[in-house]
Amino acid sequence: MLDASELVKRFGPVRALDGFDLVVSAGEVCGLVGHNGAGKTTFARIACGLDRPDSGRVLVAGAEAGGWAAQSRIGWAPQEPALYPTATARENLRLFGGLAGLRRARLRTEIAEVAAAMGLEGLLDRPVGHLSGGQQRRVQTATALLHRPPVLLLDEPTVGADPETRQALLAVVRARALEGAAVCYTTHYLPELIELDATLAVVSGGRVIARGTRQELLTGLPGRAVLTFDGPAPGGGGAEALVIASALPAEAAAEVLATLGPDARRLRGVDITQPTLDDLYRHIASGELDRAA
Ligand SMILES: Nc1ncnc2c1ncn2[C@@H]1O[C@H](COP(=O)(O)OP(=O)(O)OP(=O)(O)O)[C@@H](O)[C@H]1O
Repeated sequence: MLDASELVKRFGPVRALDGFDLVVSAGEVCGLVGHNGAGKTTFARIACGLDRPDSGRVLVAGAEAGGWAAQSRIGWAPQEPALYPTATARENLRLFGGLAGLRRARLRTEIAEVAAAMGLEGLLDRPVGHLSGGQQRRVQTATALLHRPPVLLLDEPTVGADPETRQALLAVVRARALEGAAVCYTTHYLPELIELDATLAVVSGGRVIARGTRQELLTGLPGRAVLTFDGPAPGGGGAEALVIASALPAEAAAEVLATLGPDARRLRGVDITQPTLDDLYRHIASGELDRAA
């Protein structure tokens, strides 16, 4: 659905992309992660047709990036809001929807649906320049979703979002993937990708250096679940806490909880420590991950 191959992009002496390959399938959420300056935004700009690569190509639902067909098949929410500040949120959505080819009743319906899904209803008639940073970001994300494109590129859409908004946004992303969209989701926050059931693509030095499922890439990372009990923990050798070391600690804890039986009544707390993206980068840098892209 989204297919980038051998992308190279230089800015003077900087090789922002240096042999960047990435395929994201229909229905997949791919977490695009990497340090600042790794090349994620440069890739997104090329996929959206805002920049041209020096070499290589991107196909967006079969169409060459940069052309009109590709542009109508992709929705991009950049990091920095790019909206008209004096126009209202609704006017911005009408404009972006119109540019994507939506008209009249369909445009109204899509604006109403996306506004409801993202909790924007109360903000629609306020000038975007009067909205908070988090609210503006939400409007920006809505512009990417409006025309239901088969490919979505979302660049850190939850930055500045309150917990409720964050949950709403993740729900919309999940729903769009279930409907068949290929979603490329940039974040510096690993738990979000776990919630989205995303695959991972780790970008470094302008290329994808590791690509796979969470299971493939996270195995071996430090994470833990601590289950505390009233009295001795089952199988805990007399201690009141059962400590499970796992790269996917929530899943590991759920497995143990399902086997507790009557001991479940003595459970007092579950504390999950998820591995971070920094743990993943260190893991890759140390060469422990043998599955490279
Ligand atoms: N227009 C430009 N002119 C010069 N250098 C640029 C330009 N755009 C990007 N770069 C450089 O290309 C490299 C990749 O930048 P890019 O913005 O793609 O990284 P990123 O992974 O999106 O980073 P972040 O996580 O900070 O958003 C960086 O070294 C950056 O300084």
